[in-house]
Amino acid sequence: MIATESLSKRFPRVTALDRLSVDIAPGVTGLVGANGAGKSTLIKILLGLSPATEGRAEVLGLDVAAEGAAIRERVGYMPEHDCLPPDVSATEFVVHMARMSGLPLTAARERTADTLRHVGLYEERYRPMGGYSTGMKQRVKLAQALVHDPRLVLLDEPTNGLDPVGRDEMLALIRRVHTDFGISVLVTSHLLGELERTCDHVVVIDGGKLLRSSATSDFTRATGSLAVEVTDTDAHPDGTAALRAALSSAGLTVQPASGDGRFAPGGAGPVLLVDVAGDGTYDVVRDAVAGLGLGLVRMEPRRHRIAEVFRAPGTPEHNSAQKWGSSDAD
Ligand SMILES: Nc1ncnc2c1ncn2[C@@H]1O[C@H](COP(=O)(O)OP(=O)(O)OP(=O)(O)O)[C@@H](O)[C@H]1O
Repeated sequence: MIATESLSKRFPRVTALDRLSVDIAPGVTGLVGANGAGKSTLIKILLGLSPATEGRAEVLGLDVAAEGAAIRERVGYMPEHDCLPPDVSATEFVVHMARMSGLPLTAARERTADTLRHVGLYEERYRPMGGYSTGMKQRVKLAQALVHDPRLVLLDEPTNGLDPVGRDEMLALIRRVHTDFGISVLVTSHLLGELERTCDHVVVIDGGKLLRSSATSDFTRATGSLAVEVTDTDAHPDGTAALRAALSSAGLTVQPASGDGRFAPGGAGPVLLVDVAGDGTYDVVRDAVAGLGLGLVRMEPRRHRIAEVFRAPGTPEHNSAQKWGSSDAD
């Protein structure tokens, strides 16, 4: 879908992209990097809107330097910043964008209605956009990127400004763009963790350089421990502590973890991490839970989180992860 070769972009005071070579296959790909890493610059070059200083890039087999217009016919773009005219309605705006992409009026109206419904805008689509919430504006920006039925969409920070619920809804919507319509997606974020449920592949850049490009499953491989969560009972008001004691006396190694299954050395969260010593470990846990009369909420192989890969001290990933901030790591 996208291939760059030693792509550089230098501004007078800063190198925004530094010899970036990366191949991006069809599917949903996350482009992750701290603020200023070069994500928006890369998107503008891929759309043929900004020339590279050096190197080359292709989108859908088209050269960005020579075939920008053809790329923009086939690719949808959702810009990062608020760019919607406040006085027009979502319907008027998206019809206009569809017409600009070359659709006849009737087709533009039909596609607009379908696309706005798909992104979850209904009656409010007839109201001026100046009164929309951030979430509604992000949906309109997504709709205008999809309305001409592109093969690929480039989404620049689509979750910016959204609360956690709005963020999850937007990420689910992005996933559906691919599963429902077969459109490939390149989505940027400065939050490492948020893309792991949405993307098949993650490309991480830092200071304009490629840090890592891997399948999401490579980042989130199984860890060799089980995450176990149980309910409390009258007999065992702290069911987790009771189970921990029982598993330790059965010879298993148990660590406390925080609620989302991540290891938290100092914490005594509701999730226990049990080292898997073999298939028998599952039986020991099951028998211990049953023996104590607790309810088993979950018992599942624990997987790495993307952010953890970047927290391992001494790795280049760790050094760059310092810029990501703690909200993302949680
Ligand atoms: N037109 C420009 N002139 C000068 N410097 C620029 C220009 N555009 C971007 N830069 C610089 O290039 C670097 C990369 O910017 P870019 O916008 O691509 O980053 P980003 O990863 O998208 O981050 P953000 O999400 O904060 O925009 C930054 O240091 C930025 O200040």
